[in-house]
Amino acid sequence: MNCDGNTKTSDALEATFVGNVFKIFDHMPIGINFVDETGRIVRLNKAMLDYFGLTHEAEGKHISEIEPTSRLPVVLKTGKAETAHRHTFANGREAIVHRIPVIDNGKILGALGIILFGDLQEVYILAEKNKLLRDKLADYEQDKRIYKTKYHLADIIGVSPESKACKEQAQRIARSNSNVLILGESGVGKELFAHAIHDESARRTGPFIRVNCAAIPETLLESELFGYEEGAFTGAKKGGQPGKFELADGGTLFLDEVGDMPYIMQAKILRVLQEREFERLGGKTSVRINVRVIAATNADLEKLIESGAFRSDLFYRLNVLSLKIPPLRDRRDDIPKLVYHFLGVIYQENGLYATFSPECMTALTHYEWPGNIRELRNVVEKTALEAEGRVAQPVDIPQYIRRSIKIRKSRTHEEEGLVPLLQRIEAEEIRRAIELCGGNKIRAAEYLQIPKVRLYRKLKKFGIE
Ligand SMILES: Nc1ncnc2c1ncn2[C@@H]1O[C@H](COP(=O)(O)OP(=O)(O)OP(=O)(O)O)[C@@H](O)[C@H]1O
Repeated sequence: MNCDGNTKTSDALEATFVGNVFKIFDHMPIGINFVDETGRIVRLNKAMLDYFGLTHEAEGKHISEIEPTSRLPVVLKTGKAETAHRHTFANGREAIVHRIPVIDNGKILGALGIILFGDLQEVYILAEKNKLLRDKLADYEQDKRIYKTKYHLADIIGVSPESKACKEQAQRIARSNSNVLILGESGVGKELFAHAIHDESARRTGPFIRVNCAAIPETLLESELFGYEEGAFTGAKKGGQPGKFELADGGTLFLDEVGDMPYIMQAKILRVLQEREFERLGGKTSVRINVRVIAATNADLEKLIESGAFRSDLFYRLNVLSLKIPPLRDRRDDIPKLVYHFLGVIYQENGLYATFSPECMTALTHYEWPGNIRELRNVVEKTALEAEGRVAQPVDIPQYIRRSIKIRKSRTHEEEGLVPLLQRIEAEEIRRAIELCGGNKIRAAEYLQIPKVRLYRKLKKFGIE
């Protein structure tokens, strides 16, 4: 009796539980159909009734009576779930469905039919939306990579008073919003400073767009800078294209090699700097922008103005703030620090490890560096390669540099006589080699490519200490 009574209670509880689950089914936005182990429909939720235009009267009937294409009878036999299958119903509608057997203790109790997407079109739309989002994200990531600064002020190596002054000046410039002109020889680090100024400024979260005015053909420069509308010229992209000024909106436009800007384009740039607006090529409406311009050049703009190649009004517009970066030969204290920095970079990039002897470093500080820091990096790399894991010596430095370190007063044999002239040159070379090698005679002999004993003999002969 007790036992029977308990069973009844638990059956009643189960029925309540199942009833509640069915109620939950009714609130779900996907069609759900539950059949028992014989294929008889136990429950159709509201979404399923709506999908097929049925009423609860269909419950109790065999699934194949209601939907002849149903594979639930198959799933009841195999006990294997079929998930995310494409299915065409008798009414011609295509859907993505799940067919899930309900198994307890190895016994098949029934099966669930679930319509995941009632219309295949929905899936295509969703996939398309997903693709659009992914493309947008990829574009955004790429833009972020392209349009952000690569260098920060801390990346600029410089311990000399001249370099420190430049960095302080760059920080002051960054606090203002005016246009900037950066001057200096080729390879002194003008672009590095342009990045750093943007990065230190209030515009740092905006784009940093670089245009190399010397690298873009004159015919393309206008569309590159100002963009164009669809149909502006043959080959113009559908929908048009924004120019660099538009891309830099809210940020900084870096006009590198501005001295090479064609004269006709200078007037157009001047107008944008004055009006803060322009029209795209083939466009009729004005585009308003908020851009800070940083320009840089290694040309002597004042000379270009004199010769009529550069507009003075543009020069004054750009030169509101200016930064002059001294050549490397005027800040030789930076050389050892830069050499160590580049040795580190070269090791990271190529796994090439090298150290430089003090003599080698001294030799490098004696050179004039017409190509400045770009040339220095190149020479450090060549020297490190030449030394091949040894401590690099002056002899490993490229020959063109070793040669040009010579400072020799040129006199002729007519003035001096051939033998004294040759002896003087020889003595000067030996002195220079010893100086370059920090007084180390063995290294100086190696540098001069003569045996050690021969060097000692010559030192005695010329009275060199
Ligand atoms: N102070 C520095 N610290 C570290 N690297 C530097 C420094 N200055 C310049 N460089 C490096 O030297 C190279 C040349 O620098 P950058 O391109 O900024 O010079 P530039 O003056 O703009 O040259 P150009 O006039 O030819 O355009 C770059 O590889 C840059 O990273």
